[in-house]
Amino acid sequence: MDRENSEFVIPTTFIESLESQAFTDFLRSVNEKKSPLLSITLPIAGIDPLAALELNPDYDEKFYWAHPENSISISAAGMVRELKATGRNRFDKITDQTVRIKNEIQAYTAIQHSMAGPLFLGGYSFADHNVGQVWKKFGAARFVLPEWMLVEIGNFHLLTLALEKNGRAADDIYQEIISRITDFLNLAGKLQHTDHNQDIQSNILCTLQAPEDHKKWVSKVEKAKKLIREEKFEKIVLARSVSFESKRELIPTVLAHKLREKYPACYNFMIQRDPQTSFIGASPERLASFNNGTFLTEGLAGSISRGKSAMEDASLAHTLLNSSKDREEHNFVVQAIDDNLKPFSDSVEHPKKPQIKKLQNVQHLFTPIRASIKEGVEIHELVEQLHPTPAVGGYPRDESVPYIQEIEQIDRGWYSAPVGWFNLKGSGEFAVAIRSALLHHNRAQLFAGCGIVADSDPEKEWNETLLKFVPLMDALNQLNIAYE
Ligand SMILES: C=C(O[C@@H]1C=C(C(=O)O)C=C[C@H]1O)C(=O)O
Repeated sequence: MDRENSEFVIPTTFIESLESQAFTDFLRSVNEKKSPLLSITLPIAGIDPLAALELNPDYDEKFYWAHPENSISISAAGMVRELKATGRNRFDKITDQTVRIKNEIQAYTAIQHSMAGPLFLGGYSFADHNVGQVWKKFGAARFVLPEWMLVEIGNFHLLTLALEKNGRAADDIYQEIISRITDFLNLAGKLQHTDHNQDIQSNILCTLQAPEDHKKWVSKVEKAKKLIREEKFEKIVLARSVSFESKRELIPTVLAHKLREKYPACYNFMIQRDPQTSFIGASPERLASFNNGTFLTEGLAGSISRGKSAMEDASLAHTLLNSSKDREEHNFVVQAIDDNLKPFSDSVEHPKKPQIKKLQNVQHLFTPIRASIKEGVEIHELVEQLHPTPAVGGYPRDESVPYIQEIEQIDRGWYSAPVGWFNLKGSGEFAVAIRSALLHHNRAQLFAGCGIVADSDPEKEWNETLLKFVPLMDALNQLNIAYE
């Protein structure tokens, strides 16, 4: 995303923006236009978007998105409008609803910036329908236009408010805007009175994993390998889940804070549906970044542990780069992305050989991919083309993916699906929701999967899932250790 203007914004700019002729003219036009919604974007003095969420506890819907290394974070709360769809055409339905809602919003942005203006936050489920009892709350495609949203890009902070006109006079609307902005300005003051010894202990009790889970896993991998030998498909990604219980309700923002500290190179996300139900994760995998016709995605598949010394770490990376099994697993992903993007692109570019992406817990084979997209192609169309890539689905897609549910026997819900945001100018960013957990009351259900190819070893794949549980397990455990 662009990082324009960052140095030039001073905290008083928002007051100047409110007193500006442009804003006065905008307010005057409010009653002339039929659109029922207003969106106002102003630069605002800096506050950590995640802290702003914690300081605003009284919302059902909350959203957090942060990629610390890319210097972007977004928090949002409340719901003014919701875009929802289910079924095979869910991606097109979201595009259609976006076109419609565009005509309902009259937007004012005090500053020209690619992140100014309303954003829609949410994502898709892995499958076309979402059936599980808790997952159902998230739907098969769901994006929210929030009441307020804070975007932090470098040192630059934007506040976007969405409000209903409800046939009110400009004066009335102006009063509401001022009072809502004042609430935000007061947040920094509230921080000074925050209790530093907050009791956020979670007391994780146990995993609900049974010993026979390992046996079941081995037989699932063997089943997949048999299907590969029978040439039904060449690769399939199998996932498993473990659940943890805590003595108390889990606090998603506390987990999000732990994750972003440890995984600054990841997309840290939190989608809270109601105070008892959230989906959270720290994903290393970009599915889509789309801005001005440039589309960025990546192949990320093939995994190995981190070394305890520099030498061991480098040696493991070397082993991974030279493993024909992992290179095969990885190439399926790059090949599929290439094939699926080509019809929509003027060019698709990527290095011929994979590189290594190192995370705290694991290292992966990684190929960055850049495409120049043809005029008129929508971001959801591209997400639909890519999802699921063989990094979380299988290869060939149509032959392998139908077997996933049958073999796995778990409800993936939004795990390994696209989560992120998009705006009304055609830009957006989506991660693949891996290294993630569904939080419901005092229970966390963690997910992890790995690609199975002809010569996969079930034991090694089991250990790989253990590595992939680490981010969420650590975040849950740290709560325990830090406050016990
Ligand atoms: C499926 C997951 O990860 C994916 C599978 C990988 C693999 O099989 O090596 C590596 C990265 C991810 O694309 C997961 O973390 O749950």
